[in-house]
Amino acid sequence: MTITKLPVIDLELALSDDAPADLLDAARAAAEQVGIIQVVNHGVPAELIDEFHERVGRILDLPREDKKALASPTGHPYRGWRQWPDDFGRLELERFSIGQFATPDEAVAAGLPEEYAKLYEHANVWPEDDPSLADVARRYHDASVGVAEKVLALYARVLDVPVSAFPTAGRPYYTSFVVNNYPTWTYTDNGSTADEDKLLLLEHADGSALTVLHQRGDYEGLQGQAPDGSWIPVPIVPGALQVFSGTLLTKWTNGLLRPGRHRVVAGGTVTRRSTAVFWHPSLDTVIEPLAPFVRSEGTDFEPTLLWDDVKDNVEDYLQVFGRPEQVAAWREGRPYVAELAEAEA
Ligand SMILES: O=C(O)CCC(=O)C(=O)O
Ligand SMILES: [Fe+2]
Repeated sequence: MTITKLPVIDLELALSDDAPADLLDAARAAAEQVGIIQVVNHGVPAELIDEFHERVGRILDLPREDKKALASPTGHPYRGWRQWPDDFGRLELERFSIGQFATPDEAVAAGLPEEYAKLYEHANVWPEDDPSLADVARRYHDASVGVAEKVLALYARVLDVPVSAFPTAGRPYYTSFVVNNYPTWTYTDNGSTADEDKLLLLEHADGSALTVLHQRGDYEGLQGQAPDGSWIPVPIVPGALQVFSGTLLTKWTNGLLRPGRHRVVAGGTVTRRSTAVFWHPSLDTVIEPLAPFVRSEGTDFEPTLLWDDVKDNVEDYLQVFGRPEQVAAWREGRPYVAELAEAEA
């Protein structure tokens, strides 16, 4: 089965005793060839998805001046509101990022070993006029994690390995959580209308095991890469969530499951919005190809401790993408708000 269009998988049916063979075949083919599926009947109530997006959307729709108060007070790139401009100062993407735990104490209480809890020293940022947004975000996050667990069970099923082969049980998962807001963006630098000339988010694969993504908007902005390198749209299917395989899952399966490469192209007449929950096993997990996937030929993947990949993520990020002013803000522990060419963006 060669994938030319992503399957929409009824997750409850696919995990049931009556799962039709063609549904399981479609899930397996998409996981092996593309690394992206869409799922319905995933267990996240539509009302919860809407409530979270309406409330987080309200703050993202505020005037820029008001949103400045939602930037991380200490310049942390993965907390609160942040905009990033392209090289011409035009807004490409804005994000609202939420740390998994509010404080180191909360992380330890949830079972995180003390040595990892410092990841949560930088506070989350919530709007003063909607303090309970934190609770809604928590419920949406936890429901998304439930989807990741189900998709892992589905992949274990189609690969004919017990789900217990994946070391996720018993300890707190590591996640990150971001809301992406893409401006309507009509200009191109050379008059070209090619997708390559209007990318708002460049091609990449996530570093997660699985990423659960909700998207809303009025055009097909998200694309996934087919095995031949071409790009296939990931359409907005009402009620569906998207699930990307990340590079961690590829390593676990010794390369059998492809990491879902994806990108976002500009278009549409309203702001495109997406929310991603990046799901990983616990930080003390050594990530290496799992026994059922390593045959006599062995593996080229080196084992790594997840913590070693995560512990310097702010410094690593700033080294590659940080603007000088942003790096200075982080060093001095103050908020950073990017300069934009257009005042009202
Ligand atoms: O906005 C999207 O649909 C994709 C977002 C994404 O790839 C990411 O946040 O890693
Ligand atoms: Fe991504």
